[in-house]
Amino acid sequence: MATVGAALRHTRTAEVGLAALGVSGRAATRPAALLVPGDEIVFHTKIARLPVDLTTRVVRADADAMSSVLISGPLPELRHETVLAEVGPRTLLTDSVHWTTPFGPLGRLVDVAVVRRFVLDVLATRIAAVRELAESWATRPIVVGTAIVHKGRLLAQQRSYPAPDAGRWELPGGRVEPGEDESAAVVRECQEELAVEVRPTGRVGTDVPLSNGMLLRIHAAELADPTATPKAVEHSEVRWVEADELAALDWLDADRVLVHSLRNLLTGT
Ligand SMILES: Nc1nc2c([nH]c(=O)n2[C@H]2C[C@H](O)[C@@H](COP(=O)(O)OP(=O)(O)OP(=O)(O)O)O2)c(=O)[nH]1
Repeated sequence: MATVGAALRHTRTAEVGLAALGVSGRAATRPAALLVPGDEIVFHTKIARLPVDLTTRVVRADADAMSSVLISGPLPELRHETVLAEVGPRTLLTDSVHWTTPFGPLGRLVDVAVVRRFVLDVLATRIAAVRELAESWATRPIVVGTAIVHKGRLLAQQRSYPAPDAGRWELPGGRVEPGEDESAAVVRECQEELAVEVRPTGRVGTDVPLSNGMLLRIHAAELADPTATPKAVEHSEVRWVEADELAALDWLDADRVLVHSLRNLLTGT
């Protein structure tokens, strides 16, 4: 589900997935990246030969839901929410689109006759793009990152190497070894990097595809001994960070798109 969630957030889903229907979309923020709340996407299309331009803003991008709202366009209102659920080994994706026509009763007829069909086609094309991306990522090696929460703060660690990443912040973790359970990898990496024992408590945010061909997946954890003090064994520094300080840290690029999820973890929202 976290991999499907990542595919849903990828700008390619908006850009390439819809091109087949004559809809061109462009994320106004960063190309080829995972969207975060606040990002805007500009769409250009034609409905019944009339050009339609609209801009939406992402308001949620979590492991179990993604949603966006209209901020400019020819409609008074447009909201789109996608909810994900695990159903056995599969991920069920449910889209809801709500819009208000600007043309009164006549507009509602056009909605039923034309727009509804168009929206269903757009959703089907988008789901196919999400499936293709998610399937291409599903076999990647996993890097676990650990969101250790203690007294309402998150532990971040500062890298000392390689040179381009030195001084930037990340979560404790590393590659899952062949045959190793992800939770076991979380416990092992925290022991190696921080010399403390942690207890995994769940998952955080969507996966993040890394430029090195791996997939970053975040697990939440707590200190097994609440009085233990994590040490920077391999890093320059470890720091307990408050929710309000998260955005100001110079995170690795992959972690930056998870900051809103880490913040939600700390604030319990
Ligand atoms: N541990 C960790 N790795 C991350 C994060 N974000 C991120 O892009 N990465 C990348 C950096 C590395 O390319 C890879 C982690 O693999 P790793 O920890 O086994 O490897 P490393 O580069 O530190 O090298 P090494 O320990 O093998 O010397 O994932 C993060 O928050 N935590």
